[in-house]
Amino acid sequence: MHERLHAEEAIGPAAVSTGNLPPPGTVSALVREAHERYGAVADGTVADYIPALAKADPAWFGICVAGVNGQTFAIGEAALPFSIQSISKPFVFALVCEALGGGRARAAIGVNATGLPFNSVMAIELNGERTVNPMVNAGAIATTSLAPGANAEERWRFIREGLSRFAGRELAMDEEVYASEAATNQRNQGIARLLHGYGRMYCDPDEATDIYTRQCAVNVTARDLAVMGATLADGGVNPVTKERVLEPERCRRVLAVMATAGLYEQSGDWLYEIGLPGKSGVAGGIVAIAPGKGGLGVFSPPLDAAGNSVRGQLVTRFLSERLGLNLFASAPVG
Ligand SMILES: NC(=O)CC[C@H](N)C(=O)O
Repeated sequence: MHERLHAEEAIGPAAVSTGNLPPPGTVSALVREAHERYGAVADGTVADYIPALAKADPAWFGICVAGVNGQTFAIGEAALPFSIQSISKPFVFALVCEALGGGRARAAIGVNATGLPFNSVMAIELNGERTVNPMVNAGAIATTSLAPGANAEERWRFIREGLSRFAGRELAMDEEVYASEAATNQRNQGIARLLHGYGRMYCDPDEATDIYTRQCAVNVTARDLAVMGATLADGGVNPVTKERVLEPERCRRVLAVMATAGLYEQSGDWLYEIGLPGKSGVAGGIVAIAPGKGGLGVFSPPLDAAGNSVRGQLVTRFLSERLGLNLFASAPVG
């Protein structure tokens, strides 16, 4: 984890966790304060293993909080599109659980931490379950291979339309990012074929990798991420469109998997610092969910060594603390 997060920097009084977000004036002041406070942090590097991502401006910085009442609070580049990357993983897992039933999805994929980087091949070899969990590439490609549909086109439509329901607007793929990753993702192709060999791939492995690459190239904004997160916070109802996207009992399972493995080998550090289910993506997005309260989306491309947005983590920790979101921060009884 980034050393700034290790240094238990004072970030002001921690709010006591209550049933709601604080009043709108407080939330917007804290979102502004977070943007000012961390805007100058220059640590981290923009991902370049997907060549198209290297074009990102390290200065881009957007934050959005969305409450379960549908109110949003945004600042900076919160409307700038970027590819969702791994943040698609929990949402696609949610859609597949909804289509197949959570029990089947769990049995087919697994829900334990690997403790290893997101693209680890060792994790497949070391664990009897092979796929281990849907937040790392192996489990995520297997999850995508479970998407219902008679062919690749139908499976892709299922995923794109499902992600769009979480965001509450029609999402589209970034063709350049897709082409760039498709030309350079031999490692993911290898992972899918390895899983195929272990009987943990549920459609053609190359097809699954291609659809997974498409889902990672779907463009979102920090605001979209906040609304997608708020949908999970709201028991599966999109608080803006009011559409039920997911059943509540699946929602809590998806949040549990995010808490376990959403930040890969740094998921323990994240939970220790921030106390919320979250998910990162290599384009610089981070989503965090405060169940019953709302979702938080941050966009800032420079990443730490594990591939997690540096400013994204700092902002989430600050807002979790000051908005009283940490799930483990209960007030004393009596
Ligand atoms: N951590 C990520 O966001 C990785 C997603 C990326 N599409 C990959 O498979 O490498």
